[in-house]
Amino acid sequence: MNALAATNRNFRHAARILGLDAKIEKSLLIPFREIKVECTIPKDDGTLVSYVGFRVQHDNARGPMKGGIRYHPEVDPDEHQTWELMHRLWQWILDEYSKFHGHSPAIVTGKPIDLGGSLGREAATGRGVVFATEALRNEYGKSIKDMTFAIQGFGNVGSWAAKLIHERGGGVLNRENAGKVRAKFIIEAANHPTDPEADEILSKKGVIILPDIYANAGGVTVSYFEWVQNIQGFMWDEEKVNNELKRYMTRAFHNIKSMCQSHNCNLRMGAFTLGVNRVARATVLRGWEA
Ligand SMILES: NC(=O)C1=CN([C@@H]2O[C@H](COP(=O)(O)OP(=O)(O)OC[C@H]3O[C@@H](n4cnc5c(N)ncnc54)[C@H](OP(=O)(O)O)[C@@H]3O)[C@@H](O)[C@H]2O)C=CC1
Ligand SMILES: O=C(O)CCC(=O)C(=O)O
Repeated sequence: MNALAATNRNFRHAARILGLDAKIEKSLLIPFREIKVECTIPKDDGTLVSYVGFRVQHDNARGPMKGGIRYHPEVDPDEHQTWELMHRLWQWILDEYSKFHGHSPAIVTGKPIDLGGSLGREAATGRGVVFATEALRNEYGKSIKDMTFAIQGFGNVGSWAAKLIHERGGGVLNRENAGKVRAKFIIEAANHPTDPEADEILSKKGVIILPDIYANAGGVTVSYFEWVQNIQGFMWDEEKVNNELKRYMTRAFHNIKSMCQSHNCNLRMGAFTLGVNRVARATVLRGWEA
């Protein structure tokens, strides 16, 4: 099942749990705006190359929309060149927007520190995963140092999570001992790592899954902090960024748990019902329901 179909299925399940009005359900399911752009660029050899881009703006009932930028893997598979490209892209977005609106660093996040980026953003998603894991483990009366972790994927998120888990005394499995894994908990640090069918099988086995929309939200949360700092024109030190991140992740965990208790549902549905309910309430208050 593709990611959109799986997300829509989870959304509909959450809407049923909440008893959401059919009109609101329909209005929240369909994105507010989808834009397709085509950009034709002359190459050094004089030939033209054409790129197609998409921008989906889903809902702004609760505030401005934001999201990650994705590239097709074939655009530029070389890591170093990708990093260079990202720097130029941030600069370009910033410059183009600022031409019309004056200097506006808040318009794009994940910027290099020298261009108004936030301290702590690079590690934020992995750090958020660790804070989320700590919140979950506190529920079960254990600490990270009592546990062993298998981490799948060792890029930005996985490597930071591994480093921070190691610092807290947790064991990280490697290829020699990974075969022993009998996981009781799965922390979804990547986007959409568990298919709904797999979700059901794991739930029946009693495996507790901390869902992606919560567990990997540390990155977008610190991107939000970057936006806040840019608007304030004031830079926070890294300790403040990390402390605020911990506060947000821990509070969100308790909000999810309280939805789980009210609706007798698992953590994924707790997270979905929490988010859907907030957006639905804002939609009704704004008088935007279809
Ligand atoms: N970076 C961020 O701030 C955020 C990231 N995310 C999500 O987290 C995930 C990881 O992102 P990020 O760390 O930035 O990405 P990176 O590109 O830095 O790292 C991805 C890692 O995953 C590995 N990988 C790729 N495919 C597989 C697979 N099938 N099985 C196991 N490992 C695999 C890659 O290995 P190799 O290099 O060998 O290909 C690489 O080590 C993505 O789903 C992303 O959308 C979510 C929120 C924020
Ligand atoms: O930093 C952001 O705003 C988005 C990060 C994110 O969630 C992602 O890239 O998947």
